[in-house]
Amino acid sequence: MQSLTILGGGAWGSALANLGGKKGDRVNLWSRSSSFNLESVITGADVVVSAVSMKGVGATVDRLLALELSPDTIIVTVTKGLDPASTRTPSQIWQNAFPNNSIVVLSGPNLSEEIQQGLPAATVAASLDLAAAKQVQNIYSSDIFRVYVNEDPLGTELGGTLKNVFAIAAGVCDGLQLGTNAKSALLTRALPEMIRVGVRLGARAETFYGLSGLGDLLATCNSPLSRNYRVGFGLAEGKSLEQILHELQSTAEGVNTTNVLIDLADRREIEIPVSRQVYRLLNGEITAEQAVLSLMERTLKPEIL
Ligand SMILES: NC(=O)c1ccc[n+]([C@@H]2O[C@H](COP(=O)([O-])OP(=O)(O)OC[C@H]3O[C@@H](n4cnc5c(N)ncnc54)[C@H](OP(=O)(O)O)[C@@H]3O)[C@@H](O)[C@H]2O)c1
Ligand SMILES: O=P(O)(O)OC[C@H](O)CO
Repeated sequence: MQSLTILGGGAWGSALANLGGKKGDRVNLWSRSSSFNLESVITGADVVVSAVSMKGVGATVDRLLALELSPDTIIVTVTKGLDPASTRTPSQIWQNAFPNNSIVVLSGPNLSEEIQQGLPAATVAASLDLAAAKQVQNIYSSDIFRVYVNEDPLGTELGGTLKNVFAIAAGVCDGLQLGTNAKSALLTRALPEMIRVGVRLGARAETFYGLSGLGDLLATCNSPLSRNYRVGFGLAEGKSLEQILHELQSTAEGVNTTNVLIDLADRREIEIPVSRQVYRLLNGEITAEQAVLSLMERTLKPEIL
């Protein structure tokens, strides 16, 4: 029996706590409002899963740094976001803070509401330490959750993070009722945009064709269960971003990710035309219709994949 501690009792943390308990492992779910203290559930944990949203990663890292976390504890991060100050990914932040611990990224097409209903899903446990990834694979694999492993944590993490920008665009596409052809074009062009960014940041291109890239792109861009999709849909309906986020009452990481991505792409001169229109829309510079028109009127070019 293994001891598993989940940090963050939001939608995904709660689902991961349920999934983690399927094999009889000891599972502790901790959040800021927990009555028990963090130290009691960190001590002796084989695996600690960080399921907080991007804005909580820094504070959670600091909390753990103040405690004695064993170097044998595997840290799993499931956050799909980018840090606005440093543009780093959550796994990079965790690895920097805990250089002696194995860091595993768990990411894939995993809409928490479907998983909470017991519907089947698959995901990827990725780490530079393959043994640690396999340990997480064994803990989480069940008859409703199939876990693959790979050794590209950055690519795995960036797939799940960047697809949120395109989920906003997909919500716009559906909200404006642009049709199946437009949606297909959007998703197909999104993938090379994700790969272009990922490869420049050091990820492997092929990772983006897997569950954590294309898989999560398809799931999130086609489901009203996705909060990022709902942001785009609401914008197409003419709602303000403030109103949409208020109604959502939950995390839509794509909003922050888009802003950080533009900052990063500007500094590194990476071409990200779809993301740029999402940025302009989120920041009130253009309407949803103008965003679509801008993409259609771009300079004609070969289809570069
Ligand atoms: N929901 C999904 O389907 C899903 C699937 C895969 C990955 N993810 C990713 O998982 C992450 C969490 O998503 P979620 O759906 O669970 O979001 P959520 O329901 O909105 O919950 C957010 C979580 O982050 C915690 N948090 C926020 N600010 C914090 C801070 N300053 N310090 C400590 N904790 C803080 C919250 O703690 P409190 O409860 O104490 O406020 C809560 O546990 C996101 O990056 C998301 O992209 C989500
Ligand atoms: O609700 P979203 O848009 O944060 O998407 C949830 C997951 O990332 C889907 O894999």
